[in-house]
Amino acid sequence: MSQKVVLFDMDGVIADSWQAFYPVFSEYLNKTGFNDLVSEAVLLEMFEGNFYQNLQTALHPCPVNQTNFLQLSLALTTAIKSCSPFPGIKQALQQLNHHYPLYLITNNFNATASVFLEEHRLNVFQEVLGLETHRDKTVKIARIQAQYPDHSVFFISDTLGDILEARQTEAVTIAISWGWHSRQTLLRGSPDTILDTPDELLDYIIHF
Ligand SMILES: O=C(O)COP(=O)(O)O
Repeated sequence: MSQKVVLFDMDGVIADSWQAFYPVFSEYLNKTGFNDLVSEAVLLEMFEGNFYQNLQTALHPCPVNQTNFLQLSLALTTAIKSCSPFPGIKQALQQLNHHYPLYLITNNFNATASVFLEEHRLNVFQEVLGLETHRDKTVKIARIQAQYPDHSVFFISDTLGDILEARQTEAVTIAISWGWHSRQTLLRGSPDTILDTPDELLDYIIHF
């Protein structure tokens, strides 16, 4: 078995969290006076590129309000408690964890990710690289790649923006179809593969 390291996105891949993310984010936008951005389609479109860059552009010229941002982090951390892992993903993570180092690379806050992982006893990641680490997943993937120069690096996500950022690295980019973006949207990023179930994901990585 060749050496591999596997990097997971959280929201939409592990956590079934859109139903928590959307109302919390809508409230944040309402509070900041950007009610016109409150739409599932608009928010999902922001994930077609770098979410935070797109958000900043949409909010321009208003800078992101730090107090509201802190409230956002607290609200997301509370909301994630009502979210479950997608069926089969916990078992796939546990299997992969027997063979490879796993990392969580998320646009969510570290605290939100930690609460979700603890709540579901997902003690499988070497490290969580959240929003506080960097707002660009290219940088976070490259950082792990540098730590494992002889390994094949796999990155798994459900959004086009993530796939495009991962394509700027050496990582094998795996899109999964059970998350926030449709298969059609994900294919625009030319991922190395697109998979439909956690079992397929397990199989793909083990036999790569
Ligand atoms: O899929 C996404 O881009 C959002 O997921 P993340 O918050 O875990 O990064």
